Amino acid sequence: MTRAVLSLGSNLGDRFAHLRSAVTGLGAAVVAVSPVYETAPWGVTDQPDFLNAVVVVDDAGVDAWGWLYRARELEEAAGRERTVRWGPRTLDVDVVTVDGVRSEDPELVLPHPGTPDRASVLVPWFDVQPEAVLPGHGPVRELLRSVSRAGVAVRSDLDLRGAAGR
Ligand SMILES: Nc1ncnc2c1ncn2[C@@H]1O[C@H](COP(=O)(O)OP(=O)(O)OP(=O)(O)O)[C@@H](O)[C@H]1O
Ligand SMILES: Nc1nc2c(c(=O)[nH]1)N=C(CO)CN2
Repeated sequence: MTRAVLSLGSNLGDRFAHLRSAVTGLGAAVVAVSPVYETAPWGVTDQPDFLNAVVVVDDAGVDAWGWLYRARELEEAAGRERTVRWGPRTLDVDVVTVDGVRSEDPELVLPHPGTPDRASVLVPWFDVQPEAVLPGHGPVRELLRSVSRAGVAVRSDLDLRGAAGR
């Protein structure tokens, strides 16, 4: 079994539909789906707000690279074009962790290097796995103490759980 934590983000088009399409596409691999958050953009700040969520998945037949390929397929299905780094996108699926796997290959860095600084990942991840540990960095609970939650607001009107395959 490999268990992965995936971060979903969208700030173009029907943002919620894009997140929902990712959860539906992950199908029976979905173990847990976080609440949806409206988040102010980091990186390139002159772009629309994002919707972000975190999904925990497991599948005995999918290794770390397999999760990256699944992520890319989901992005492509949502019509994502790779343009500006940290720029707007219909759907971004990042592989945050896969079990305790560490990788420094630029095509697949694990854990995802942005994670410790991103409230848009840590906040929803903590919601679904309050005891989670980011390999090499420590408990998510602790990491959350050093990031600002400004601009991160739960969207309780949006619920992705119904999109999961089980
Ligand atoms: N853990 C990972 N998850 C997803 N993509 C990764 C990961 N590690 C490396 N990459 C690589 O990052 C490249 C760029 O990805 P992407 O365009 O989504 O970056 P970004 O979303 O703008 O920035 P960031 O990765 O900091 O969120 C991809 O080609 C992908 O192979
Ligand atoms: N709040 C927020 N900001 C971002 C996000 C994201 O998912 N959420 N993704 C980006 C692309 O890498 C750039 N900036």
